[in-house]
Amino acid sequence: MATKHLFLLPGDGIGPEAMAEVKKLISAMNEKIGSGFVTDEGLVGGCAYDAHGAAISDADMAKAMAADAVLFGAVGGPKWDAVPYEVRPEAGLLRLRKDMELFANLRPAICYPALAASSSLKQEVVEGLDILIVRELTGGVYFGEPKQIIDLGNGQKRGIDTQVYDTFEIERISGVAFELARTRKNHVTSMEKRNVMKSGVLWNEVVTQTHKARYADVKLDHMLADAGGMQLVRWPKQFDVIVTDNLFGDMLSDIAAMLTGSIGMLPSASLGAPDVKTKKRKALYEPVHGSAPDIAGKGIANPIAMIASFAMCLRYSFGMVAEADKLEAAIAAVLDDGLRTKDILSAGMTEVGTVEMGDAIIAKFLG
Ligand SMILES: NC(=O)c1ccc[n+]([C@@H]2O[C@H](COP(=O)([O-])OP(=O)(O)OC[C@H]3O[C@@H](n4cnc5c(N)ncnc54)[C@H](O)[C@@H]3O)[C@@H](O)[C@H]2O)c1
Ligand SMILES: CC(C)[C@H](C(=O)O)[C@@H](O)C(=O)O
Ligand SMILES: [Mg+2]
Repeated sequence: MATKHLFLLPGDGIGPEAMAEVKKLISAMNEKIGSGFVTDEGLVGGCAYDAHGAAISDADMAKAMAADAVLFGAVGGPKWDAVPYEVRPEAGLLRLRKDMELFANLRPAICYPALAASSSLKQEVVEGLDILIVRELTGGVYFGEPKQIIDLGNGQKRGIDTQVYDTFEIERISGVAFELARTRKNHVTSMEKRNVMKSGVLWNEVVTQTHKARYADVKLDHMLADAGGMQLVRWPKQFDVIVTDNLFGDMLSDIAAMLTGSIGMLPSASLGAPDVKTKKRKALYEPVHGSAPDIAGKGIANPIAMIASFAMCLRYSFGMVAEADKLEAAIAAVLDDGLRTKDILSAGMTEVGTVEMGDAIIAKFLG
């Protein structure tokens, strides 16, 4: 099998704990089924700041750009609360997304049957849930200029962030959403706030035009993003694919995470455009959760979001669809066996730590 270059960025807090389980899985796949993964590892976030004074070094950025895929853990934590804004841990992740042009962030929210009773919502609301949030990841208020704090000179300051979207950005992200919908239930819901934002008016217009021109076979609905948040907890099964901007996507995916039982369950893939010649996409895979400083170092973090992010990597970067399916099935099987990390624990189930959960999934996957 051809060599597959993975660049690992475990990051801070529970990032390295969750990544350790994926590293074991990668070694096992190389050993048992000759998967041909070659890994290299770098620093991102607070640990990179401690080592280099930057949230990611230029050398590690170059490695990320050259890899077939990047696996990312999590960044941030109270230790770095006071570092300058430009080099805060989160800046490393934002640089990776922007410089690698990872404009399409796929955040699936699936409620595994075994967890239907452990969501904070009623079982009938989440049972069988399978939705996909497609979040625009390189534009909007995250990157728009100006972005600054101005001293007004009268004892007041003004904080400014700018929401900006150009036609091509909305066209390409809605294209991704429509294409993916065709492989699912053929239904896209676009969320913006056209009632208060000019960028929302343009978003709505461009999604509508893209639909009419290229994807008229897909069912398209529009929803105001605040109402979308409400509908996600009222009756999430009305959705198939949700396409939305960077900030709304960030918030709506955290809401969706709780439908699955825990934020420790939600994986994601951040993809660039296919290269014209090689057709290969730059890609980074990361759990939706953060560095969870409150539980870091305790060995209790749920590694499933990280492991499921690796399953997305197998599927989208290496076309290893059978292996991805098998890994997702292994996660479901371990949950069916009653194994639970603390965040998804319910009565009668067996509590396990990060390492035991990882081991059990790997054993099922290889078994
Ligand atoms: N992609 C990323 O690296 C990323 C994403 C979100 C937040 N962050 C950063 O992480 C830091 C903490 O942010 P936060 O507390 O708002 O969000 P968080 O996701 O780190 O934690 C929120 C809550 O969920 C729990 N949790 C998260 N992941 C879990 C897991 N795998 N297993 C069990 N419980 C889990 C945490 O213990 C915490 O109670 C901040 O610095 C933030 O900027 C980073
Ligand atoms: C850590 C932060 C920059 C990031 C974001 O806001 O995009 C995170 O919340 C996420 O959801 O990936
Ligand atoms: Mg977030």
